[in-house]
Amino acid sequence: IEPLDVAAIRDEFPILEREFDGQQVVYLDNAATTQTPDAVVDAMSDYYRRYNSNVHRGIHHLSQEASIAYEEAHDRVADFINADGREEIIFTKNTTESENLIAYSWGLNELEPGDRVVLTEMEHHASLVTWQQVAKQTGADVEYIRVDDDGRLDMDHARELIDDDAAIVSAVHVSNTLGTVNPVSELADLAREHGALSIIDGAQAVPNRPVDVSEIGADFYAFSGHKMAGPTGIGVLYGKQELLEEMEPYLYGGGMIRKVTFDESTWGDLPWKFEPGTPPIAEAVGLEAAIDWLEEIGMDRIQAHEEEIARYAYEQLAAEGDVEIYGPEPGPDRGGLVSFNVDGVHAHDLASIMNDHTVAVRAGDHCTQPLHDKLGVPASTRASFYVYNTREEVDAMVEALDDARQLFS
Ligand SMILES: Cc1ncc(COP(=O)(O)O)c(CNc2co[nH]c2=O)c1O
Repeated sequence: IEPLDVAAIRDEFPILEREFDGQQVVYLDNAATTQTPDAVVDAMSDYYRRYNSNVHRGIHHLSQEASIAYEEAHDRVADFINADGREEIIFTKNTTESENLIAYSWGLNELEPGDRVVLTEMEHHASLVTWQQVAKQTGADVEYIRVDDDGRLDMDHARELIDDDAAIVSAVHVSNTLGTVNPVSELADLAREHGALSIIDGAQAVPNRPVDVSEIGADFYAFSGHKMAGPTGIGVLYGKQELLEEMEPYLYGGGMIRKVTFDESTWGDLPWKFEPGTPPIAEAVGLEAAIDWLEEIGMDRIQAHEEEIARYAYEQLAAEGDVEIYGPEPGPDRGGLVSFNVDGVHAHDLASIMNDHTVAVRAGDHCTQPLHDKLGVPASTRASFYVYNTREEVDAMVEALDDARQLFS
């Protein structure tokens, strides 16, 4: 696979030129959010400057242009993840809202006492807390597929939990804490075999590798624009059309209706049934521009670059001798991030020292508190990579470790 021209890519991100205390920023917090290339910013500015209007096909040129752009952004997303069409693509605010849409529209209506909600121990709070609360409200039980010491899912345990009592299987595609790449097709197959719904949280996968939802076969797949070089304020819920047709909306208003009388209302076609009110129009334009930008580079090349940088970071950190790294060894089972702790140094102190060196990493629980409890640590430091990161930036991170040791350990 042809390596990325990282220098040329970096030229499209002015933010990467920023300096603090005379040091150029080293941005290694991409699992929290990625930076936004000029092409995306320009596309959104162009929208606001030239064809800003409300959608749903108002009777004037600007509304027609905005409506077409908004609707066709759904087509572009469907094409990007190989969904059947725009009817299977719902724009939400983010991955969290996508998970909540399924919970409110399907979970609260369909789950019954005794049903089993199968999650994994590495779930992000966006799915873990959501399904935990839905289970409480419906009397369903939550069970968690165990994570092994090497950060992989215990698939024997998965096969044990996903039986005919399982109603839902919700799993993260790539863990935003461990970097683990989960066997989502296998999980979707297991769910289907036992009549359970499958939901995949793809927030750390769609930006970073080729994703084909038809090949994965899950019923739902969720991700966010801001983690894939796109804008904040827009997320995607992919759902199989036959399921979405059956589901009742849980947010009501204009744009999602077909007919309204004083006595009752009927709902519009997919995906509009789940998109009430004025939608994130500029964000949809930005998301489409981000997809164009990513595909211009190539998702397989992006995956290869991230895996190479993550491998390098893993090896440099492991060589330090006092660093505990969480998750699988570098390779096909690890995405483009490394979470770790340095003996005797709290993650927050480490991140603070990193910041003194203008290295931006994330310290905390990464919205996976139960997983950190299981790991036996209150927090971890996470370096997460994207298309514009380099080995030299990993070196800058590793060099900052000595300051932290001298100060804190
Ligand atoms: C795997 C995963 N699932 C869900 C979410 C939620 O996405 P949102 O709804 O767009 O916020 C995130 C965001 N992860 C992180 C956001 O900040 N630090 C993170 O690790 C994530 O990494």
